[in-house]
Amino acid sequence: GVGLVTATPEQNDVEYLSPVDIGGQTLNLDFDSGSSDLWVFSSQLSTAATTGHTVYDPNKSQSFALIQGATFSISYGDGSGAAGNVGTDTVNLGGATVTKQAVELATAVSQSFVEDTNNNGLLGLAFSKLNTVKPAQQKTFFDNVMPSLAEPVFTADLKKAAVGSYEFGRVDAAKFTGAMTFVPVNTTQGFWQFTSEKFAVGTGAVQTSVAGSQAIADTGTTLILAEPAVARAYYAQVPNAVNDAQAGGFVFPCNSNLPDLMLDIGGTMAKVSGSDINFAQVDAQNCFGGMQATPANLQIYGDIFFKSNFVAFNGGNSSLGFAPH
Ligand SMILES: CN(C)c1ccc(C(=O)NN)cc1
Repeated sequence: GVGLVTATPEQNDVEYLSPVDIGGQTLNLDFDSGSSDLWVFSSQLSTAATTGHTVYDPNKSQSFALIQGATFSISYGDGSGAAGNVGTDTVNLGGATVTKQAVELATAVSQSFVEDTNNNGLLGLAFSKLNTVKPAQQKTFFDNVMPSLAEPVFTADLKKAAVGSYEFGRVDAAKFTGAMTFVPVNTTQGFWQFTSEKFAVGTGAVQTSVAGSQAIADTGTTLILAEPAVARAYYAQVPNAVNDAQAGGFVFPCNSNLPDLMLDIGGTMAKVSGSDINFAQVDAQNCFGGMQATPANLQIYGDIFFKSNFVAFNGGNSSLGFAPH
């Protein structure tokens, strides 16, 4: 259908990349429901920064127009970031097209982006109020394309070590099982944010971590970053699991039989498969948990959550739908 693109995982499902046509040039971008800038590796970057990357060259696009004096500068939760100038061009993903989409051209990127050679930039899908362009804030691709869509939605169908998809304009019932639950989203901070205060470990009792605790649905974050109480209670059920500062969080024997994790999304429990919480090997015996404790007071449900749950983002009524897949 119109607006359907593949989502291909990198090694260890660290991030998912999708092909986007910008002014006739195809770049693989990281679709990020946790931020609101569409920025690309550009021909203005140093050779050191662009080696191994596909870059967007505005001079090779007939439809590019500079926005005089506009700049962007973005930093992410993991300390990475990018900055540069801004123009508009035609952006087409899987047939869904915006003719004058703000495209932010990086003139500087942090080392983690330089090293991530499969990544040619990010396509932000959070709310436009988080966009960093100055002096005039710009709209996200989703905001711009929404009026032309059959339904004001996009969906994320991310898979463990397999190609999934993002789709704009419809919720494909063939992509999930059972009923889809929709919950209202609190857009105050500009995220796809909802209350998530309850959890259960395996078939254990449902308990409250922190009354009123909030979480965001963030396709641009690899792991689930949950309340410390959730992480502690979960790994207490995993023999020989330890919180290893050197590894950067909870690790456990790779052959552990991991329990499922139940998290509430606006009051309805969603399941994260225990097998998805075995994220990556860190040494001969041990593996790193796909769910870790967040230091902040906002939980981040990243790609590990999406591997068990098909998610629909409804920009028409600011709601989030989820269902097992
Ligand atoms: C370094 N890279 C590829 C990143 C990509 C996305 C993010 C992020 O926090 N998105 N919500 C951080 C870093």
